Amino acid sequence: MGLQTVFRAVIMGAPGSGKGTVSGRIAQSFALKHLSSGDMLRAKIEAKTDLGLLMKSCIDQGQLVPDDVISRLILSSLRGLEQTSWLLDGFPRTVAQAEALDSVCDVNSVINLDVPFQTIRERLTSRWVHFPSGRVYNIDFNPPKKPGLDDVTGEPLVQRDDDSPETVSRRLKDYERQTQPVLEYYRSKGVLETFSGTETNKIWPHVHAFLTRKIPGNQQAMGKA
Ligand SMILES: Nc1nc2c(ncn2[C@@H]2O[C@H](COP(=O)(O)OP(=O)(O)O)[C@@H](O)[C@H]2O)c(=O)[nH]1
Ligand SMILES: Nc1ncnc2c1ncn2[C@@H]1O[C@H](COP(=O)(O)OP(=O)(O)O)[C@@H](O)[C@H]1O
Repeated sequence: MGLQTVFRAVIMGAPGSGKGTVSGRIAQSFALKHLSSGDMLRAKIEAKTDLGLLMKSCIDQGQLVPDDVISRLILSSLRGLEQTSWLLDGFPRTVAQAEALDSVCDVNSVINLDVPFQTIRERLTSRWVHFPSGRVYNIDFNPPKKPGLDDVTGEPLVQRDDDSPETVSRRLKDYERQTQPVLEYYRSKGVLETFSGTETNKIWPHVHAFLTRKIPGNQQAMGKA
């Protein structure tokens, strides 16, 4: 094995645990390309591709899209990134997906955000998003400068159809059943690192310190927590 120069990470956690928020901070502080499965799927829907429209009903109901569909989408977006350090957000969510990812590359670290479900329920009902960019706001935590409008473009923010309380309950159940086994999968490979808490601002410095240690020196920007 030669010297490791690229760093491949996965960020995991229940829906609403703060993956998108923490990924944004990681991408700002370190030279990693952020790839979000949810953002990729919503872009396909927005573009009204056949695949997107087929997926929309799954997503709106809070169901996972089929493993083969999402795996193909993600693996194809990783093609050409063999020399690039990346952070995958929202994939893999099932053991089958983790195996598909393993068939093309080794994951160096898995960051697991462990946040109580009650905290998550409260957060998701006040989540507002700017779909074109993937920017995420929260009425309590990081409100937009002008109510209802994206800070950068001034375009309107919307709530996701799948952030209704009933759909959130379903997504959390699916998470326990389908995604928690993926944590075991990575734990057994010795790459899982869990960060527990109820506030992103308290979790973030620990994630930052961890990545500062893990990422090969030449990949790291002069980021600060
Ligand atoms: N109240 C509160 N909201 C947070 C915190 N961290 C993230 N959020 C908000 O919670 C929601 C879910 O976070 P997000 O990063 O989208 O989670 P993901 O679904 O795991 O990608 C968003 O509206 C965030 O702005 C926090 O520490 N406190
Ligand atoms: N890896 C995946 N496997 C199956 N479905 C996925 C995957 N990633 C995203 N999805 C679909 O997209 C929806 C939104 O995903 P995402 O934006 O990551 O939301 P969150 O982390 O808030 O649940 C999921 O509820 C699911 O329907």
